[in-house]
Amino acid sequence: ISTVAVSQLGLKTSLLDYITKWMQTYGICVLDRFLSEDEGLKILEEIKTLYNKGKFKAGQLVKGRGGGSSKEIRGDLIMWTDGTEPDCVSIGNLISKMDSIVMGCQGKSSEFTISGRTKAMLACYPGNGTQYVKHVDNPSCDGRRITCIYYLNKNWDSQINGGLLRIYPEGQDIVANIEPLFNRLLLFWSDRRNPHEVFPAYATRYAVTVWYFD
Ligand SMILES: O=C(O)CNC(=O)c1n[nH]c2ccccc2c1=O
Ligand SMILES: [Fe+2]
Repeated sequence: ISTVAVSQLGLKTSLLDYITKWMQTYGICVLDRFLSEDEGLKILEEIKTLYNKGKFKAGQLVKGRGGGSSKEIRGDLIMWTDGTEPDCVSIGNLISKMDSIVMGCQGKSSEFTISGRTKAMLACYPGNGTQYVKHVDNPSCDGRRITCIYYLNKNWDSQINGGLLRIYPEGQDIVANIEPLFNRLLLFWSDRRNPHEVFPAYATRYAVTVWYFD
C-alpha cells in the first residue's frame, strides 16, 4: 500500500477528493466502472471458478420455514483470500486497487486514518431467496472503519433479481438503495452510522468485500 501505487494508477486527486467528500457528507460512496470491463470479467471468472470448485463455505445458515435443522436453506456462501494464491491473480489486482484509493484518501480527512485491512471476503448469494438481515458490520468498535465492496453482477436488475442493498444512514430519514452492479465499488463507514440489509436475491449474486482498520 504505497503512494507510488496511487501515482502509478494515475489517480487524479479529484477522484480521491470526490471519495473523501462523499464519505464526509453521506458516509457512503459509489464508484461505477471502477476497473476496466476486461479486468472486471477476469475477476468474475476467477470467482465463478472458485465457487464451482466448492471453495465457498456457508456464511450464515438460516432456518427454513420448517424451522427444523433439516429445513435449513443455504444462506450466503463465503471464501477468504489475500489474493496471492495462483487462482486469485485478478482478485489480488482488485485488492491492490482498493488499497490504492483507500490509502490515497489518507490524510484528506481525519476519518481516513487507516492502518490495515482484512483479507478479501468473496461472497455468493446463491439466488434461492437468500438475504442478509439488517445489521451493522462493526457494532462493537472492533477496529473496522470502512467497508469496501466490489460487485460483479452483469445485467442485474433488482426489480427482477432482488438482492438490493439498502443502507439506512443513522439519523437521516433517507435510505440508500444500491444495486449490486458489475464493476461497481461501494464504500461506507462500517460502524453504527450505516445499518444495512441485503434483500432476498433470486439470481446468483457475487461480491468482494474488504474491511479497512484504523
Ligand atoms: O453484499 C452486499 O451488498 C452487502 N453485504 C453485507 O452487508 C454483508 N455484511 N456482512 C457479511 C458478513 C459475513 C458474510 C456476508 C456479509 C455480507 O454480505
Ligand atoms: Fe454488511
